[in-house]
Amino acid sequence: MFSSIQSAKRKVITFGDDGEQVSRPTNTSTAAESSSSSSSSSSSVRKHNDTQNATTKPNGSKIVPDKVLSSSSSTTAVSSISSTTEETGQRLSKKQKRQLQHQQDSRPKKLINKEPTTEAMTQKAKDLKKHRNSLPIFTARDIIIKEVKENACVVIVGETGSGKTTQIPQYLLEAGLAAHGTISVTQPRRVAAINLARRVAEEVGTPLGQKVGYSIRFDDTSSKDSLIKYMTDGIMLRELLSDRLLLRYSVIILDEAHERTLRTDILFGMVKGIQKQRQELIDRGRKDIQPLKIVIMSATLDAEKFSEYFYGAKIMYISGRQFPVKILNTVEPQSDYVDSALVTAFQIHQDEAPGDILIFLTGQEEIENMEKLIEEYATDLPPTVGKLIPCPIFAAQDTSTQQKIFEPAPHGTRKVILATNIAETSITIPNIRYVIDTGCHKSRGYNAKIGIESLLVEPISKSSARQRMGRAGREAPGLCFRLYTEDSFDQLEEDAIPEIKRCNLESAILSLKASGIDDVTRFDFMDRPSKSGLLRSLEHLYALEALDDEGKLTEIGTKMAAFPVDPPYAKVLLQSEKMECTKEAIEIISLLSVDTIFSAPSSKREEANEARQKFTSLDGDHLTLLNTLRAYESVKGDRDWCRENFINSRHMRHVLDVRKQLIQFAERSGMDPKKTCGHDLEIVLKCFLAGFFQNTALLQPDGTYKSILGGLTVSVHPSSSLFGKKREAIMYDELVFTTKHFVRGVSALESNWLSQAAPKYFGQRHA
Ligand SMILES: Nc1ncnc2c1ncn2[C@@H]1O[C@H](COP(=O)(O)OP(=O)(O)OP(=O)(O)O)[C@@H](O)[C@H]1O
Repeated sequence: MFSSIQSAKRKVITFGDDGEQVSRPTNTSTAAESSSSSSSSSSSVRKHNDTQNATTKPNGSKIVPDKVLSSSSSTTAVSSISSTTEETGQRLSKKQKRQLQHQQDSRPKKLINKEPTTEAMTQKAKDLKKHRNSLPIFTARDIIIKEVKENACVVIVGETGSGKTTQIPQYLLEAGLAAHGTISVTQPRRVAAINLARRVAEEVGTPLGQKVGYSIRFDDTSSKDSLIKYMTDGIMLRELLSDRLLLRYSVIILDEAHERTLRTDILFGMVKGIQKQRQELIDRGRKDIQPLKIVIMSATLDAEKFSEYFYGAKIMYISGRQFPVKILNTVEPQSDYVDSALVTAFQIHQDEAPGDILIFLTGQEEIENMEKLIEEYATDLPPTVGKLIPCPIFAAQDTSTQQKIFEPAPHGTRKVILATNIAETSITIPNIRYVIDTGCHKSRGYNAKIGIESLLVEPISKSSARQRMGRAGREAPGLCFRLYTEDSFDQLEEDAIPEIKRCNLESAILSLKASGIDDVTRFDFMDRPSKSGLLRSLEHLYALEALDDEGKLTEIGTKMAAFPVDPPYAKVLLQSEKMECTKEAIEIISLLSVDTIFSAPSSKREEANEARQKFTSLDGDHLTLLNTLRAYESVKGDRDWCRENFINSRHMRHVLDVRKQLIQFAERSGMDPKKTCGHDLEIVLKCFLAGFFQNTALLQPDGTYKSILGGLTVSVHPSSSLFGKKREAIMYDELVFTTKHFVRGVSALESNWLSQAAPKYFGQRHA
């Protein structure tokens, strides 16, 4: 940590600009990046946009709107903004700066504001309307409506910030396409679903939850009256269980399709099939059924491939971004991107015009370390420079913590958002003018042969880089600092490998089976998963008793599919009813829903370890977590106690939230969430074994552990309470390859428990 600070103090990162070296913060260049920006610009994104427009022109069979947007409207938008750039740039007078700060102060302090006055509302409505009409997509409004009305499937490719996600659902609503059902817009991430719904509700002019709502796991603000509903892809898959033909929807918009998440890929095949089924029923004279429209959207996708998959769907290209973003690549490759990101953030803070910063990092630990580094280093800033306030966001946070990134920074300060790729697509974070792209992300992989997941830091794709850049130009012109060279950008893959080809498929298969697709091998996948991946997942579901000998969904499987957790956890919850430990099972699953409930700052690691001893169970992590929760509740979550005991109170609150949701879910499923095994906690471990019997390893004579599945030598992660301890058998929550095969969330077992927990599985293996 220290070396980073030291280097942050002395280092300057040099960024190149069209071959010319520019040491930020000289900020001398004026060329702006955007398909609609000045012709002098020639960076990679500009080149990309130009190339895209030139090479993706329609072939005879596909339609491109006769009007490819970008021309007059976006040029107008960009030129009017150029003057804004001047106003907010370095040439600001003191008075202008004061005015600007005042404007920033007057931004809403909270996401949910007090009721505005009628006059203010009218003005706000006017401003929003003006904003809507200034978006590049506005000039394509009529043709978009026409194409969607005339075609069953439409693929829309439009630049980041052109207005796809907020505007297209509204255009379709205005055109009457919600007359026979809701317009749904799926998103891969819940933070995007929430904030898009908030924004669009504001634009439509009704409170959230009325005409416009959202639905994410454990939180549904939509109502029967909602005409536009933003939802995660997972929720849409869950809705399929109770509405096989998705009859409540008239249009399904699959947004950010380029991300190719496992769930979105399953949805592609499902909605395609549903559209066909609905049409067949209509053709047979069913008057109560309406056709389903499908719209596929993204800023960066292989439109031809999607069109082919969706029966030769119409393709529309919408070019033009509202504001230009200038890209600056480093001149030299950076050996330590975290250090470089830190240096760049402080360079921007000290030398650039007002505006918040968004840094893309790879994971929670890296983000939390960066947060501390920024806090520490910021104390050395000269008094004339305002504060730099770090603001983390990653998937394991609770929803309300994630919303903090949307709150304005206090007067005279600058916010620096530290995000994983959760902030990469769809969202508009107010006041972001600077993006720092480390060029890396954590990518989940799955080795089906040995059933092992890996989580490795890898280079992003070009698509991701463009999406990241797009976060900077949403409210004003922006700058994107790429911490890699232009050559490195050129060498990136165009798109990431679809998750379906590299992830564990169990929950996807369970969803398919529960939606009535028995033979998953014949499902209409856009990209087929590997045979070995499918087989391994089917085998595991069979071992979990979710499938019968013929591969059909069992009663247990049907119940498991309804639980909002992955199949092994769902099995634990079902088993807990029989073993009378539902309370403890729910608590431990909630505790495992965050990365860790402990905080261990590197400077106080020994103290933190000592504090943790108080809660440590000899049986391992599951019961250690439970002990910690009990202790936390006995002091009613006292923050000082948390600090003294190195407990992350933010994560603890998230755990309580998940517990509450799981209790409600269990109640709705007819279970008794209060059933407890009292002090006989061995029962809880046996219960977990019912879901995790494949995640087990046996101690070897040489003192190492060998996994029962795949026979791999595995190491207990240093964060585990069983680190360095020898037990005859262990069960673990996850096995991840990073530098070696580590197991995390580890508890001790007696080896004879194994055959009791899964007689089918162990009986077969030892036969
Ligand atoms: N929550 C918000 N607050 C303020 N402005 C917003 C908000 N959401 C959207 N906007 C404005 O509307 C513009 C269009 O946003 P929209 O999400 O529709 O674009 P998009 O084309 O879907 O982009 P992307 O491909 O990045 O998702 C943004 O650039 C921004 O100016």
